[in-house]
Amino acid sequence: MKVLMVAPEAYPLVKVGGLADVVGALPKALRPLGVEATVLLPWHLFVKAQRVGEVAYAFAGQEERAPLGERWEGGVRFLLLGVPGFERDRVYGYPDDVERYLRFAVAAGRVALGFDLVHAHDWTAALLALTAPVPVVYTIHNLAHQGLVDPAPFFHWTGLPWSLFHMEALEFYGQVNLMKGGIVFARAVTTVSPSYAEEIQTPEFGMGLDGVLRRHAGKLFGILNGLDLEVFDPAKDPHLPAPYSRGDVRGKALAQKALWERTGLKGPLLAYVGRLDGQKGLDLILKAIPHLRELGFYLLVQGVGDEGIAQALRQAEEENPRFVRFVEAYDEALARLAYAGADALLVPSRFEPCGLVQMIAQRYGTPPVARAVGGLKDTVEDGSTGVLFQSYHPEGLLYGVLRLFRLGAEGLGLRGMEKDFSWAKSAEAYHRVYRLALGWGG
Ligand SMILES: Nc1ncnc2c1ncn2[C@@H]1O[C@H](COP(=O)(O)OP(=O)(O)O[C@H]2O[C@H](CO)[C@@H](O)[C@H](O)[C@H]2O)[C@@H](O)[C@H]1O
Repeated sequence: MKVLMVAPEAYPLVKVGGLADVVGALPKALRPLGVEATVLLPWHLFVKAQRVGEVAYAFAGQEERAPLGERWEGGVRFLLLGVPGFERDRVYGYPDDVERYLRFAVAAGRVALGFDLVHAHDWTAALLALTAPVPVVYTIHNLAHQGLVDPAPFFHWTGLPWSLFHMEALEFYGQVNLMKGGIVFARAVTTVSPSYAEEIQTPEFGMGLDGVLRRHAGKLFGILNGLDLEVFDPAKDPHLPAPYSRGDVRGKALAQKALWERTGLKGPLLAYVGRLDGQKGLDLILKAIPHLRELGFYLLVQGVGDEGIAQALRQAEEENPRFVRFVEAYDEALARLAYAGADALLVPSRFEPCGLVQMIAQRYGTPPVARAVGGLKDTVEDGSTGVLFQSYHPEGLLYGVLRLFRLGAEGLGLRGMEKDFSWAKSAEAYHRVYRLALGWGG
């Protein structure tokens, strides 16, 4: 089975967050099942690849051509599509994002010829559910980003008929909603944890699309993300001062020391690693700081993203110079040191489709204190490998932290290291969904 995975980011070529980890790892996990998956990404200037051809497509009524690049990484074939709009530094965050990614998706439809199936990831690739020449499986990684665009430019750019502009198709409160198109038109829809698959069918988590999701529930599947165990392995991680494993955790103490030196903090150290986004519950962390400090905790926050959140974190560091460190950087090495060297990882998300950081931390022997939502609920064993708290309130988080240390953070961390976060089972589930979408039975 030949699958074209279309996504905006994939590790190790382009990474902003967890989507990249998933798109980078899933092709490797599918290979033993006889699925040959190629990953198609926009060709950002910073990605080096070999030019292997050209793709012709129509956009806004004009014939255009884009160079096609190829690169192999870890046995996975990556194709890079050089449509205009990607010769910039950042991956997202430009006013013309919708236009750039629509052009990418239109051209991607041409690349899909010759594959059995397209697996499209998130709103940036959702258009393929309508335009790909082969069946499409669509994965929702985060319902918070839906890709909204005015109908006039949308139908002009894509050449699709206006007859699609109605409530059961693309229309969403007067605009075109690309995520909705993905859900309605894909043969099968998946999301990244069983709990999130349930939650998004409710008004609380459905972000306006819960009704659509309920109508299409028959083709909606929740498949838990895995971890690339080769990439995230404390026994082989080049970013750590010394390797360690469950049988010999001496290297973990060295990672702790290195983390303290690097940040100027001490233990007990609580860490947050991830994008700065309203989704992630950083407001709870900020409000809890005075209490955490009183209780003798140190806090490291590492991440980039929303300027308002960054500002508040800068201020918190200024007010608590000895207790709070805010590292505003995308830094793989420091992130690994935090997963290994912190006493606990905080994941107080408002909602969380799956979440990888809590899995990585457990694999590195650091217990998470996480909110009981979405994939966090599915991957943290409350009271055994970490702590889950319910209430979206600073007190909920504080209570979780205190409970973790009462239970014994170290012991829970060790138990977390035993958990199986491999992709094997989930890859099988994707394989079943692919076969279903293709009508291959079974
Ligand atoms: N400043 C920084 N420095 C270094 N590394 C950093 C970093 N900021 C983030 N990362 C890395 O980015 C990844 C974050 O992945 P998550 O899945 O936890 O969240 P994200 O919200 O990005 O993903 C979305 O998509 C994924 C994939 O489906 C879902 O799991 C998740 O719930 C959904 O919100 C981790 O590998 C983390 O180490």
